[in-house]
Amino acid sequence: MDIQFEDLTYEAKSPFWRTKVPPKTILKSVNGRFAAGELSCIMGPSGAGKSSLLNALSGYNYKGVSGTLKINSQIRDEKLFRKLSCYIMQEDKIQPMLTLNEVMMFAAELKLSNSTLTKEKQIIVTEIQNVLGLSGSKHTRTEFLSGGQKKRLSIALELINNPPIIFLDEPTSGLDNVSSTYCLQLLRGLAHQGRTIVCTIHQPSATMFQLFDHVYVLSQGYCVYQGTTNQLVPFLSTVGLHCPLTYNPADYIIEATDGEDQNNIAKLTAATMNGKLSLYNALKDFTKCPVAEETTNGELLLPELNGNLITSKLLPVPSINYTEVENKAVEKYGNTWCVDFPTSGWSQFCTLWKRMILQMYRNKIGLNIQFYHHLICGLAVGIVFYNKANDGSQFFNHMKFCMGNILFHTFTQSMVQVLAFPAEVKLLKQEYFNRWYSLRPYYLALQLSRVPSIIFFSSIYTTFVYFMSGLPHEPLRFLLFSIICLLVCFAAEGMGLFVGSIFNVTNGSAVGPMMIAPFLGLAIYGFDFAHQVPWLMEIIMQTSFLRCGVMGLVITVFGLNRKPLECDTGYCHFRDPNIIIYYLNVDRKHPYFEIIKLVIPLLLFRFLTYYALRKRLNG
Ligand SMILES: Nc1ncnc2c1ncn2[C@@H]1O[C@H](COP(=O)(O)OP(=O)(O)OP(=O)(O)O)[C@@H](O)[C@H]1O
Repeated sequence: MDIQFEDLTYEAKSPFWRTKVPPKTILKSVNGRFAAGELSCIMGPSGAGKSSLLNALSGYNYKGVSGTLKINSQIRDEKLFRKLSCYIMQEDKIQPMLTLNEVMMFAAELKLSNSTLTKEKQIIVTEIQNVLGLSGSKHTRTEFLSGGQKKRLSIALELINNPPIIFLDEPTSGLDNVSSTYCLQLLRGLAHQGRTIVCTIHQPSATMFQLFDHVYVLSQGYCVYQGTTNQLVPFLSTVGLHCPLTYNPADYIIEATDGEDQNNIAKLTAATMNGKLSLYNALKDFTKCPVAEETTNGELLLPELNGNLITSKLLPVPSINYTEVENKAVEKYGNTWCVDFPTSGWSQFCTLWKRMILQMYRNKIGLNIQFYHHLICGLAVGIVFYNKANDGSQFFNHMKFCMGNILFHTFTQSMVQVLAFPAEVKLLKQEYFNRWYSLRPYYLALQLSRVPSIIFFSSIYTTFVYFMSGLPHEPLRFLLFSIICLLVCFAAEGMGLFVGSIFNVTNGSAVGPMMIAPFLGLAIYGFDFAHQVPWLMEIIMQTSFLRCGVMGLVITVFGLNRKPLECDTGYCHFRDPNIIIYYLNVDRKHPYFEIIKLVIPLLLFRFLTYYALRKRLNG
């Protein structure tokens, strides 16, 4: 499939709060074509607009992009194009806590249709591992893979559904020369099977440069060269730029267009008509490729890596007629859900849920930290309030006890998500963009996968504090106490997810506690003048899930026909639990009512998180 673009302009607008900063034009009416069966490279000086061009071509960024994008000379349908292409980002975003083979099998579950048997999926995965030289590390956890292996794994994951178009942003960044060359040789081999592969590279070495079939050079948002590598030097000579024989042509053109002198850029842009002209050899002669060749028995011969010559059967080449696919898809499905994803929403949910549970189970350090955190805090709070629950002279301690429990759950659950979720969002962004799954199954799996651990850890804490504080051994009271704490956990988790879905870790760790502060203020407001609180304030106070939690605990601890407390000091004003209940103006309330009120923020934060994620993923 050939990719063409005409008059492509990208204008980056400043955020709305920086109105005085004018929009910046990064791509300036560039034109070009990347052909099927070729490894194409977008190169140029730093800041030339390479990533911006790749983002625009892949559809990763469409805001501020104008111009015409075509596939096989037809205006492209963005939804269909995304189904046929994949984008491998510069930073290797790979699921942690899983082995290489597991990551690939989960990807296969998501990317291959339900009708493909697991055995067949494993065969495909093994084949790709062989082709990419990854079979030796199939049981290695992804965190322990080398940079080059991670890069190859990123490519391997996208090859599972065999897309005909692959975009890669800086595939060699962070790799040494040998690994970079190997990676490009691999891409070249894959491209020569019929795929369209386009990558950006800042400044390739002479060896790497020769591996490209087609280069597209950008400078200051203009196209200064487009064509084959061996046509570059003769082309430069035509505009009076003579590359010395011993010089790497890639270095030469970058240096010639990197300075303040606009003359060279203007000359070259005019000579290429800003990308409208392309310098191609009449015949593409791939047989001269010294590195990744196809043998007569259909094997792909890759160069030696660490002394091992890797041979493998060729991956099947996708032969797709764009118009046919488009017509068939619309005819068959008529809606976007099926066109976009090879598996059903239910099977996406099951696979994602299994993957999340396995990752959670494998994260032993994380689980241990949470376990000991809940255990130690439960014991500590239990010791501080040891047997105080029955003491009628300890009113303030009773209040601190209820407040402390709610605060513990709020901070624990919200901050974990504020700190952990941004990294997950990055992974989600890559997988979602490459059409592995839709947001709904992911979101449902995300929510449900965390439920067992939250219930388990919260129960450890509440069991210790409840029984150590000396509260009555009544099943209903204990159950309500646990449920209220649990609902606060889920509401706080929702809040943490909401913050984590919008902000990065640095900003989120400031915003998280800032969001808790008003809820906390409303939670402790008016304890000593509960009957004089104005009605408007009473309504506002109900918006704090922390207050609902505290009041829920107060009613659970002192309500439900609690017997009078003990009093060793002769006179205890709050000996009768009904007086506490009346004093705090909750005598007409029931724990069930507070439970219902807690469900509202729990659902609201989840809805807001879903909406924030959708906004973020869809640009
Ligand atoms: N959203 C944006 N707002 C303002 N300027 C932007 C925005 N995106 C990119 N730019 C600017 O556009 C120019 C091109 O950016 P781009 O990332 O495409 O360059 P590049 O060629 O990939 O550079 P490098 O090789 O250093 O990664 C840079 O000067 C960059 O600062």
